[in-house]
Amino acid sequence: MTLVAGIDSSTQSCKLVIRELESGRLVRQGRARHPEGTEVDPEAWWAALLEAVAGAGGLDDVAAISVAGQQHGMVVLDEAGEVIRPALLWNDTRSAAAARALIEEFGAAELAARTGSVPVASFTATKLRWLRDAEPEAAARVAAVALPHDWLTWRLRGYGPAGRTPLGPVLGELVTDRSDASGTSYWTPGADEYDRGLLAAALGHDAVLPRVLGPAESAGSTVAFESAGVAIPAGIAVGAGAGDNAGAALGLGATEGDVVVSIGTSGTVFAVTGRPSADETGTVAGFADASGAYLPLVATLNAARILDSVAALLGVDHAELGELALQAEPGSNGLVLQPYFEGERTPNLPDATATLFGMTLASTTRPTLARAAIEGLLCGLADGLDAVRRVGVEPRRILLIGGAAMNPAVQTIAAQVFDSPVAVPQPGEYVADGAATQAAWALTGTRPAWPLALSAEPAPDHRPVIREQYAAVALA
Ligand SMILES: Nc1ncnc2c1ncn2[C@@H]1O[C@H](COP(=O)(O)OP(=O)(O)O)[C@@H](O)[C@H]1O
Ligand SMILES: O=C(CO)[C@@H](O)[C@H](O)COP(=O)(O)O
Repeated sequence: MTLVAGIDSSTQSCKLVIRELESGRLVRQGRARHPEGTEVDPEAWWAALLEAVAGAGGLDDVAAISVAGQQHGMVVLDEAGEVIRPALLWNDTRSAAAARALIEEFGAAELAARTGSVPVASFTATKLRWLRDAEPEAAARVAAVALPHDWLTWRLRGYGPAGRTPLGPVLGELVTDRSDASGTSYWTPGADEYDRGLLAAALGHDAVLPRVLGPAESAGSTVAFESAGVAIPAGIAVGAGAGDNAGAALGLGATEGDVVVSIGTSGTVFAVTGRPSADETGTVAGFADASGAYLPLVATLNAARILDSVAALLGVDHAELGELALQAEPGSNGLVLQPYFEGERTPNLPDATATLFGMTLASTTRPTLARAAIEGLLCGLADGLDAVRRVGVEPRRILLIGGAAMNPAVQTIAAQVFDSPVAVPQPGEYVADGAATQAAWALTGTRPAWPLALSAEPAPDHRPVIREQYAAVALA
């Protein structure tokens, strides 16, 4: 039995799945938490990856592995392969002014044409520009720029700081893939090459960038070493890895007509398309996918944590939050939560805060607040669905995934908010599954066709009042 492994190094945790190559059957899995915060030492991701490997019983019998991860994070390395400063994550908004500066310098239309996207604070280039201006000494030391999955792939292959890793700081051995490269704002989808002019404009100078591998390519094989008591065996083929959303599209086997809505730390709406997109308004990011195609995507900063926060406020767990929400009527009796707890990316309001509208004695109850949290979360994503439609995506069904999609109330209310049929795949780690798919592809040269099982298809029950109320407060 040949086994392949996939990793999702996401914002809140690291998840590892080990699957049988032929059937795709889940054999075992592991997970570990990541630290809180929008600025994280990458070593914490490596430690979590090792903990997840140990929790899954090790990699001794695994033939191939690939690492998907949260997109955009800025990992800056010096000549000695040391991380210069903690990574700034996709949800760190301190580079909002840098994003505006780059747009002023180049123009939104030119940036969309050159990179597929108009950058907001999430994008790597804006973080490099922030570094250039706020920490010039650190910026001057930057010899290489990597993304979270690139850096973890490098470490897994034995590269890293001198003295602490078997193969040392060989910066030229950094690799990435098209999907994650397309979230940097210095890579051109279609041409499939880096835009070094934009990198230099952001950072202030050129630097080593990871080599971009194709969907079926292998980065090479692991060498044997041990880190924190966990063994990485020799000879495991390592796939290119991917940005987490592209990983999920691959893991789901999403095809034309499938729009994926993911409710994790971020909320994302995306689809696999044959042609690159370039939305000058900046709403839709024109990413590449992990299969050689494209992935127009809308992302919100606030998603599952909206529910974490409101559940904590109400003193209930996720299941009870859902039960409360379903006690209220669609529209939450006029209560509307605009859930910009961490600022917002779509719409681009990095300094915004959350607001509760429509509070009356009658509307302010525990059930209406629980429902308003879910409705507010989903309305932001429904706006995202409209935006991907505007770049030519025609949804036939919505595949609802991510931690919060497991909540039955989220599923029921999704069928009331979205005007397309909703299907909920079986609870699973679809990003890690996408990485395992890549591992299998790199090992055999053929993309595996593992089956996708659905766990729910809530009956369509479109209730326009929910989005009408939400749209009205956006204008308020
Ligand atoms: N049943 C549930 N209802 C609502 N939210 C949930 C539920 N289960 C998990 N979550 C939330 O989902 C989030 C984790 O989802 P996940 O997709 O793993 O995120 P990420 O990949 O961004 O780390 C957490 O914020 C967690 O509290
Ligand atoms: O910034 C984006 C997409 O552009 C986010 O989707 C990140 O990729 C983080 O994802 P999660 O940790 O929420 O899965």
